[in-house]
Parts: sequence; structure tokens; C-alpha cells
Amino acid sequence: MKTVLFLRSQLFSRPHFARSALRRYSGFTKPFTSQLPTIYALSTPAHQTSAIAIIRISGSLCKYIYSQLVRSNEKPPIRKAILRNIYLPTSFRAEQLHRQKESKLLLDSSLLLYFQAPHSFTGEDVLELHVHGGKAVVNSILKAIDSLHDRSSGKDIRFAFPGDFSRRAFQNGKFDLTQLEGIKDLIDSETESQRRSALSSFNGENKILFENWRMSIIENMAQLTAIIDFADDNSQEIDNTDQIFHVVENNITLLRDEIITFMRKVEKSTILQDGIKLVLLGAPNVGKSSLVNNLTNDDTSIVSDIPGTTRDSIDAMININGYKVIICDTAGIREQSSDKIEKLGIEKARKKSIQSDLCLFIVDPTDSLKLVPENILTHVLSDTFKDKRVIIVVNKNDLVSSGDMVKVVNKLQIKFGEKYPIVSVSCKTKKGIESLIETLTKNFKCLSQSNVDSSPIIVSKRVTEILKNDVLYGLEGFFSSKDFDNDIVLATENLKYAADGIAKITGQAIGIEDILDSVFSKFCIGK
Ligand SMILES: Nc1nc2c(ncn2[C@@H]2O[C@H](COP(=O)(O)OP(=O)(O)OP(=O)(O)O)[C@@H](O)[C@H]2O)c(=O)[nH]1
Repeated sequence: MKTVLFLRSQLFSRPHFARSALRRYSGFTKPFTSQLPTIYALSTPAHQTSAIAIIRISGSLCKYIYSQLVRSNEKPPIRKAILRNIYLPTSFRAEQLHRQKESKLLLDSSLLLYFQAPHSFTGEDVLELHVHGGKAVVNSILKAIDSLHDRSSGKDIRFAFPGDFSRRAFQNGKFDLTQLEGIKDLIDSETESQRRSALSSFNGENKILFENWRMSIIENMAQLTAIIDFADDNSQEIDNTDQIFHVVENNITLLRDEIITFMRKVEKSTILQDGIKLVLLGAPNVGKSSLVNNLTNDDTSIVSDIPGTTRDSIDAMININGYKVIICDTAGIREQSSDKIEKLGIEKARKKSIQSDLCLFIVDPTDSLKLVPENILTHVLSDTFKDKRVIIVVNKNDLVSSGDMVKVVNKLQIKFGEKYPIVSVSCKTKKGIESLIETLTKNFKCLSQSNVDSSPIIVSKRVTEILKNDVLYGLEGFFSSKDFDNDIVLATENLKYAADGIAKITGQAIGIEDILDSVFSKFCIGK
């Protein structure tokens, strides 16, 4: 019976911290973080001059700070922007008075916004100062807030640590960890596709999904626990133990498959964060560097009519139609090269093209005899290139007639078959560049999405590791209990391991301080 009690207590008594931390703050009690110091930080980039800079303050001393800075006993209006003069606070002024003769030292005239707990990002009182973005203005106001710290009179005010505001939002149940990581990803997004893929975490879609998974595991654990209960209770019999186990097994199989599909989607989407590796390959002088420059709108590569100008691979991070792309211009591959450095460059070009996600093979149609050099044909048709995405780009279409272009395309189709799309462009006139970008975008979509309709999903490395090492590990452990004659206790233990894993992801687990430290240390100050 001991086992049953153990399982039940594990099953039905949720971690106290998790329950209290995630319970939506009702507004009738103080925020869970009310005992913590009031924090402040510059929430816009530091050490930069801008029209406006935003200083954010969160905690129970917001109103006090407000009254000291505006030198008024009025209450700040809630969620209403107001223009106020900001002065050096009295405490600070006292030590400065011998230098400054004015009775009120004006620091700035700023827009102020006050959010009353719990209706703020952190769940605490929050005061935002939209000050003029000069370094001196910002520094003087930060110093002024700092001067109000006086622990002896209970005025505990300190500069925020990285991720402090988000941590409080989590502690007050405003967001779960996946949502906060989503906000971080959203802020870090450099391209449109990254922004879109951060949304599933940010808008709470993933949170709901993970919670459903956890509830499903717990429900199945409950069914198994019932078997243990009945088995121990001699007065009742349970004949269909195997049947119940079978139902649970089916449920867990479906869940495991769902999690694996989710992880595949995430894996595909990571390419959006890392950048799609696009390599340009071709004989010397076909226009590789010109194409890089056309796609980047920049002079990233040196363009010259001397064959072999690019002797090494050049990487550049560019944004093509909302996708982060690491474009690599390589040394032109030619059969005979006596130059040692050029030879090394050619070898590197081959390697880079093998490691790429997508390869653009550029050809020059003006010399149909040298259209596809033998060594390049062998390379592209080799086994290492078997599953590679390749687009054949016929450059310099301004130099050939449309009739000749048809012949060139036919010739390419004979050599490569119908496997690769062929796009004709001119880096000189820009004709066809739009259509090439369209073809590229279609390929980027396929590379980053499991199917065209599904949106890419980005979750943190922390989440994928827990899904793999805890959740799937626990579920696999459940299946292995079959080898032990459907050992129900072992099966339930494994399911619990998986459920606890999900609790770690969302932040519902006991002893999550370490997890919190690791998550929020990656945030910036002021976030
Ligand atoms: N007419 C015309 N000339 C082009 C076009 N694209 C490139 N060129 C010219 O072709 C020459 C070679 O261009 P690059 O871009 O340096 O060629 P590359 O393939 O990078 O050359 P390597 O560095 O030798 O491998 C330059 O003189 C370019 O101006 C085009 O579309 N039309």
C-alpha cells in the first residue's frame, strides 16, 4: 500500500510553488514579489543617443519614486500618459546644494506612464519614464532613482539584473517560461520569418500545448494508479488490468508521436535562427560575385572580368524576402589551376557546397561549349549532392538571344535532367532577379517548414533538451515496462518523469530556481 500512497501523493499534490506561481494574480492580494526590492533599468539600448529613452521601474516603491522625481504628492494617473518635469530628488539634492543654488534642479521634462499592480507586465506597480535619449539625461535620472535607495527606512531600490522584469512577471503568474522565452525570441528576431516563428511561444500557443500534454500524461497515470489501488484492495477485483494498460499504451503512443512531430517542426525551424546556408558555385567569371552583390545590394564580393578574382569563400549574412540567409561566394571551380591558393579555394568551394542547405549553380550562356565544365558536372551529380537542393542560374541573359537561351536551357536539362529548376537572370540589367528571389523563397519555405501550411516554430534549446531528455525519455521508459510484464509501478514512475519534464518547461516544477537563473540570465537588462 505504501507504493500506492507514494504514487497518489506524487500524482495529485501539485508542487506548491508551481500552483501559487502560476495562479493568475487576483488583485486582492499583493504580488508574490512584493517583498523584493523595487528595480529599475534603462529598457532601450544603453550608450546610444536617441530621441527617447525608456526607463522602467517595477515594485512597490513606484509611487514613492514618482512623488520624489516629480516633487508632488499627487497620485500618478493609471495607464494615462502625462507630461511632467523630473527633478533631482530631495535626498540627492541635499548633498548637492552647496554646488547647485537652485531649489529645484530640473533633470528633464518627460512623459510618464504608471501601471498599477496587477495590470502590468511584471504584475507589480510599474512606472515608465519616457525621457529624452541623451546620455547625460539618462544617466542623471538613473542616478536620481539610485539616490532614493535607503534600506534603513525600507526604501530598497536597486538596478535590475538581466531578465529581472521578466522573472517577476513569471513569479507573479503573468506568463509561463515558454511565453517569456518567446518574448525574448521576438526581441532577438532579425527577420520576418524569425518574428513569425517566435509567435507560437509568445502568444501562449505552446504553453497550451505543453499543458495539454502534461494533463494527458497525468490522466493516464491516474488510470494506472487505479489498477494499483484495486489490486491492493482485496475486497474488489479488477479483471481488465491488461485492457486498461492497453488503452493507456495507445494514448501514450499517440502523445509520443505528437511530441516527435512537434520536435521535427522545431528542428526544421531552427534553420531560421541559424540562417539558411546558400552557396554559389560555378566556373570562374560566370558572375557569382555579381549575383551575391545583386542579392545583397552591396559590394560584398569583388567583381572583375579577370577569371579567378574570388580566391576564397566569402560569407555574408543577408535578409532575402524575410529569411536570414548566410550567402557564400566561392572561388570559381576550374579544372586546371597551378596557383596553390586558388587550388585551396576551389577545394573549399566544393566543401562549402556540400555543407550548404541550398546551392546556386551559376552558368554563363555565352560560351555553350564551356557551359558546364566536366568537373562541376561530376561534383553536382555525385552521391554527396544526391539530396541537395540546387537551382541552376543562367546569368548574363542580356548577352544572348531568346532563341539561344532556349538552346542553353535544353542543353542543361539534358545534362542534369528535370531535377533542378533553371532560372535565367542578368546581374547587369537585373532581369530575372525577382523571379530568382521567388524561387529562392519557395525553397527557404520548404527548408524551414514541415509542410507548407504549418507555421515554423521556435522554442529554446532548453525546451528541446527537456523534451528529448525528460519527456520522450520518460515516455519511452513507459513502453519498456512491457518488458517487465507490464509493471504498473514502473510504468507510472516513467510517466511521472515525463510529466515533471513538461513542468520544468513551463516553470511549474519544484526547485526551479536553477532553471530560472539559467533562463533569465540570457535576457537583457531592462527586460
Ligand atoms: N553582361 C553581363 N556581364 C556580367 C553579368 N554578370 C557579371 N558580369 C560580368 O562578368 C564578369 C565576372 O563577374 P564576377 O561576378 O566577378 O564573376 P565570378 O564568377 O565571381 O568570377 P570569379 O571570381 O573569377 O570566380 C565581370 O566583368 C562582370 O561585370 C551579366 O549579367 N551580364
